[in-house]
Amino acid sequence: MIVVDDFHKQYDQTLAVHDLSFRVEPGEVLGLIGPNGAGKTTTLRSLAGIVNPSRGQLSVAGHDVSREPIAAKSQLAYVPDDPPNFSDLTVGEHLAFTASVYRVDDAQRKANTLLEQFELAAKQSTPARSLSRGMRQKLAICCAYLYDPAVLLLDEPLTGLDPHGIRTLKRTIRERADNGAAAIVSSHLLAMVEDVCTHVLILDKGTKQFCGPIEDLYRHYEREQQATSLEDIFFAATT
Ligand SMILES: Nc1ncnc2c1ncn2[C@@H]1O[C@H](COP(=O)(O)OP(=O)(O)OP(=O)(O)O)[C@@H](O)[C@H]1O
Repeated sequence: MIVVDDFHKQYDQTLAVHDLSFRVEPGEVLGLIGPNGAGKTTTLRSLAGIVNPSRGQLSVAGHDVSREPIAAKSQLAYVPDDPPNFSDLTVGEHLAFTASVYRVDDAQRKANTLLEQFELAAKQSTPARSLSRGMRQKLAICCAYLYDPAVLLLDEPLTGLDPHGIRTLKRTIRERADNGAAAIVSSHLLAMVEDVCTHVLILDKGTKQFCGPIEDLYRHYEREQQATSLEDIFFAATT
């Protein structure tokens, strides 16, 4: 489960996120949407323990990210929008390294299954520097999935993926949530949010505009603003 309580992040002169609280329960996929600069990546990076909050508590699978960073990080996978790979390590070595860090049982079988799913099996021995942008994205997702994290934090995960990769990613996010993971998916692709997410959080200028089940989002904005599509709701909710 993910809990964010009274989270603020100030970078020098910029208040990136203001007074943000929400929860994501196991089985839920939260779509994090908002204009450029709304504070989405800041929120994900803070949950991943990369950015220190200026105020508030963030916890992952029962572990406070600031006070118990190792316990929290062992339960989460964060895939940034431009995942850094180790350019000299091959695809297979990335998975072997991840498996050793997270002490994954039966790692070779799991890695092979993931590489098949994401059409990377033929690239086992290819160094990351020779992969395409989309292949590097797929590799980062395979590494994230390898240790079956309780919490998935995905920032613009469809970037660079081909239609097969997009379909596989959408299906596997839903499957992992059905198996008890809590996920946050940040994206500007509203159709993907509609396809995958059970809940939506709309941020605008660092402030929460809405957070709740997607059905409630539609009901609320249709009643209040006559907005019926997620695109119309996005424009009604953000300025
Ligand atoms: N390291 C940093 N130092 C200073 N300001 C930052 C830093 N990172 C982000 N910001 C600022 O914080 C605000 C929120 O940025 P953030 O990257 O979280 O937005 P975002 O919603 O992910 O945007 P996008 O959709 O463009 O990826 C922006 O005003 C940004 O300029």
